[in-house]
Amino acid sequence: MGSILVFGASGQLGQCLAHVARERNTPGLVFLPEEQANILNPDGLQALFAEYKPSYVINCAAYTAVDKAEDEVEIARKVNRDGVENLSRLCAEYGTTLLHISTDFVFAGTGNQPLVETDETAPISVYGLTKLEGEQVISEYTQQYFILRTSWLYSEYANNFVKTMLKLGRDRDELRVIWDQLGTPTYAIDLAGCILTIIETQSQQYGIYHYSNEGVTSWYDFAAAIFELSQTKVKTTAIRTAEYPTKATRPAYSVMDKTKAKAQLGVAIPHWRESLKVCISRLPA
Ligand SMILES: NC(=O)C1=CN([C@@H]2O[C@H](COP(=O)(O)OP(=O)(O)OC[C@H]3O[C@@H](n4cnc5c(N)ncnc54)[C@H](OP(=O)(O)O)[C@@H]3O)[C@@H](O)[C@H]2O)C=CC1
Ligand SMILES: Cc1cn([C@H]2C[C@H](O)[C@@H](COP(=O)(O)OP(=O)(O)O[C@H]3O[C@@H](C)C(=O)[C@@H](O)[C@H]3O)O2)c(=O)[nH]c1=O
Repeated sequence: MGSILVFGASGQLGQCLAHVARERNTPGLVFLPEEQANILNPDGLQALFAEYKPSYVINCAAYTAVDKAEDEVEIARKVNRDGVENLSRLCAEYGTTLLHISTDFVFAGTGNQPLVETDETAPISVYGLTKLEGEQVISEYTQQYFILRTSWLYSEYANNFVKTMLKLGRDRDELRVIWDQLGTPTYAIDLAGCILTIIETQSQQYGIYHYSNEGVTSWYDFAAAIFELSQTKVKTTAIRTAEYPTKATRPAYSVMDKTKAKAQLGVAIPHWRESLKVCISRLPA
């Protein structure tokens, strides 16, 4: 097998991929942070593809600032759509399989049943819309892709909800957290494992997949579990979305059904609480 190029390598998922690849001794991964490989620079990308002729590209690069995206539509669209187009075009030219990550925010979140891959998308934020545009542009160029839609990513790396809660829990006497947005947290280490499994098994079951941890929770219950497992004492109050105004609207219900990933990719998926335990045990006390 040839090289595996990882774009956006210094982000949360990029660092988790490096962690899991080290653990599994997976050969061939080339980690490319933004300074070395900007997905908005077609000439730079062309040179990388010509040098490595990669078997796989893993695209971890994205614009992920959900609220800021409401004011920065153009830059969000450039990274989340145009950058993905640049990668897709080259993947088609070089016969490279593209592994791309998308989000539960492509859905409106107005339902109350776990979402399957074929459910109607209807993003309600700029971030969600530009991520959907990124999904759509891939299939204009290649059929040799895996799009993994995931949700509520956290890990010991980079910034995420778990690390924010632990910091706020130390700094404040009381926290107010939304309990009427339901979804499933995903330990980015588990997602990285799923991505490497697709490569190691040389799966050709191309298409869109949902991948989060198992179970359902609210941000409030997630925060409560973070504090319980880390033995952080802080008063936590459950509030409604309307009581926590944000620039971007988030889906009220974005639980994803993982039946397809389990059946076609052969991955076992831990419950969110089990994975949270692992992450907390790896974070400094
Ligand atoms: N975080 C979450 O909760 C969720 C994330 N996702 C998706 O998962 C994927 C990984 O997310 P995550 O690792 O958490 O995100 P991060 O924001 O931690 O990482 C994204 C990385 O992409 C880099 N980047 C931005 N623009 C470019 C560019 N033009 N060229 C190359 N690199 C660039 C960023 O660099 P810099 O920081 O320097 O700009 C950053 O290192 C993304 O596709 C995201 O949409 C899906 C669901 C939930
Ligand atoms: C910090 C904080 C957040 N919240 C709420 C706001 C929001 O609804 C929810 C999560 O807030 P955050 O800003 O941490 O996370 P957010 O940026 O909304 O997370 C999303 O990121 C993108 C990239 C995705 O793709 C999504 O799957 C999802 O993970 O928690 C509180 O209620 N109280 C608080 O003190």
